[in-house]
Amino acid sequence: VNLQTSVAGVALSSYLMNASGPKCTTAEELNIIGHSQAAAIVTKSCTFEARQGNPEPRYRDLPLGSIQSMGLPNLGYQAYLDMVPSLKAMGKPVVISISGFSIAENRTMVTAFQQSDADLLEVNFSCPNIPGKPQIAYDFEQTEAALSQLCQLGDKPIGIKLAPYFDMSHFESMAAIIKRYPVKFITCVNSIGNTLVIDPETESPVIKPKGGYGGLCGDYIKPIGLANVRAFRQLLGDDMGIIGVGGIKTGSDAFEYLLAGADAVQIATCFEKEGPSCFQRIEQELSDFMAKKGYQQLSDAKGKLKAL
Ligand SMILES: O=C(O)c1[nH]c(=O)[nH]c(=O)c1Cl
Repeated sequence: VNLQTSVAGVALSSYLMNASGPKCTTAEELNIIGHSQAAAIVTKSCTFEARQGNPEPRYRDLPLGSIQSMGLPNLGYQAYLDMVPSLKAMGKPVVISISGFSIAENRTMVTAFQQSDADLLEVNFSCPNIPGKPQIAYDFEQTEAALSQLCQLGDKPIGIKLAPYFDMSHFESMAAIIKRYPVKFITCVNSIGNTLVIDPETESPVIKPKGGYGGLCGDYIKPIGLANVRAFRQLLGDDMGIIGVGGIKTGSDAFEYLLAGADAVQIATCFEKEGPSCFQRIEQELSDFMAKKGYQQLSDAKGKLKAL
């Protein structure tokens, strides 16, 4: 089955890529992604200065996913700016994730990457793990203020990484804001923020930062990712790039996101646990799954979730 697709006019050789977050912080890690079957290279969200991140333990594997409060550990945006040529040399699109602590920082970083050879800029509005920093995506005024400053800084497509929403009115409010700015794609969803996993033996949380509150990832959040992709596809129409993420670890998971309307998908927790072979495996499973149903290309099923 032909799994070629595009997001905001950038052609992708297949439907799957890594998600910003796991195993995409260093040049070595990004090199592994570049040499895998992943259709693009997506970098760890970068900040103005390099960061160590939150105190450990800050990541814990769970039976159906993980909980983490990494705290944006990264090399600083200049390091990723310097890496772009070597990442591009691997022959696939480069997606830079940007997560500034202010509109001014985001403006500086977006402007810098607009002048680089990067292909897509994914501005992260939804990191839940910085103590004292609310998620931009849950503050509609802040979201609007940020978009008014970040979308016209160059001709490279700007996308936003959104937190999961859980209320129809929030989908509608966000869609109305997004429609007012030249946002070319959205990535749904980031982890479910501020969840709590308790170890009854130690009678304590399983991660240290923020008293144990962290982002929930993996199988647990697939129904939320699907709902967000579906809602924004219906509200924003077919021209908006939509990247689905959340709990994809098999070809049929990826197919579910296709039915919900995703143009492409990102893999985080499964990549963290399985490694780069997951891209080829899931891609093959998706192709086989679609072939069995008689589909020949992604558009045969995209957004075609049937009503019961
Ligand atoms: O703690 C993190 O680094 C982190 N963790 C997440 O679950 N989502 C994010 O966007 C980020 Cl930036």
